Amino acid sequence: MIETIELTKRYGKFTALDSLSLKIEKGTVFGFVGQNGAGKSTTFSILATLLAPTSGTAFVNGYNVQNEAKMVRRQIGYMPDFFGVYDQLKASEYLHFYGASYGIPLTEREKLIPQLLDLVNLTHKRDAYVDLLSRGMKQRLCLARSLIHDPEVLILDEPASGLDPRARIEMREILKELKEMGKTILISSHILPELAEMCDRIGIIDQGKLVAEGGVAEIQAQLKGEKVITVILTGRAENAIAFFEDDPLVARLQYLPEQHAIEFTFKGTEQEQVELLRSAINYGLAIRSFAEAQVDLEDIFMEITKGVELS
Ligand SMILES: Nc1ncnc2c1ncn2[C@@H]1O[C@H](COP(=O)(O)OP(=O)(O)OP(=O)(O)O)[C@@H](O)[C@H]1O
Repeated sequence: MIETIELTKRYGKFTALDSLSLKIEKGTVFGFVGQNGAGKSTTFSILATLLAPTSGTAFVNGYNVQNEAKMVRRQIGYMPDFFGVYDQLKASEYLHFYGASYGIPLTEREKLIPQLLDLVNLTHKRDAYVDLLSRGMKQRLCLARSLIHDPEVLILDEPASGLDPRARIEMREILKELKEMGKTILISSHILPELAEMCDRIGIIDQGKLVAEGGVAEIQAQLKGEKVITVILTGRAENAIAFFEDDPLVARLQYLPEQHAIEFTFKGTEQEQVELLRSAINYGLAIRSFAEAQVDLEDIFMEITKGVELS
């Protein structure tokens, strides 16, 4: 389980991370999405105990990232966005090197490393020099490296960046296997649809702030252009609720008693929205206001999903 409470990081006067509060339950694959510079790597570096927050706290499996860094490191496997590889080593030697640095004895490593290479589909590259591997293979080797001490939590900073579609699919399959093993996975990307395919929940970060968080379906519904419409009534609510609920383009209708209003998502076009209002009035409903709620996230979503078809 990962929890951040009002996590803040300032570089001089610049706030890179602004009061981030987030709870990720065990076994969840959580996607962290944001444009370049949104604060994703900063968050991950703090969780990986490599960077101290300016204020706020974070916990990994109940251990505080600042006071209990050693315990946190045991819980996590971290794959940074930029990683150095040791060119003069073969793939299996590379994993031995990291295994040894975690204090794993040779006999154990000899059993473990073939399993890890198998998991990341690199068995056939066991004796290949790391610098001769393709980018996708290097990424997978780094993933194997981050798994060497069998961590419960994986923190993967843009693991699919720079990969071709095929390599991305391979990465996705590996992540699926890791999820099945019960790992909690925190993964970042600046491409939302790419994450939507492999995550249970998504958090969207913009200029250091968490601007949306929810299940993939919830977030995608917003992306697919569903609008939220608020209707303020003067007459009886029951009639209006029944009328709007009957419309097939209306979903998730809610009555807001304080405002004597109803709110719902609407999947129709602008023209269909005009028709809805017209027929509501013809039906005799007393409507004081019929308005589309402001969706602040839209611009951010547009930017994040730029040029990418949503499924
Ligand atoms: N050491 C530093 N000193 C000053 N500013 C920094 C430092 N590290 C990061 N920043 C700034 O903090 C902001 C957040 O950076 P961060 O690397 O967390 O973003 P990101 O969401 O991971 O972006 P990317 O997708 O490009 O990796 C950026 O504006 C960045 O320029």
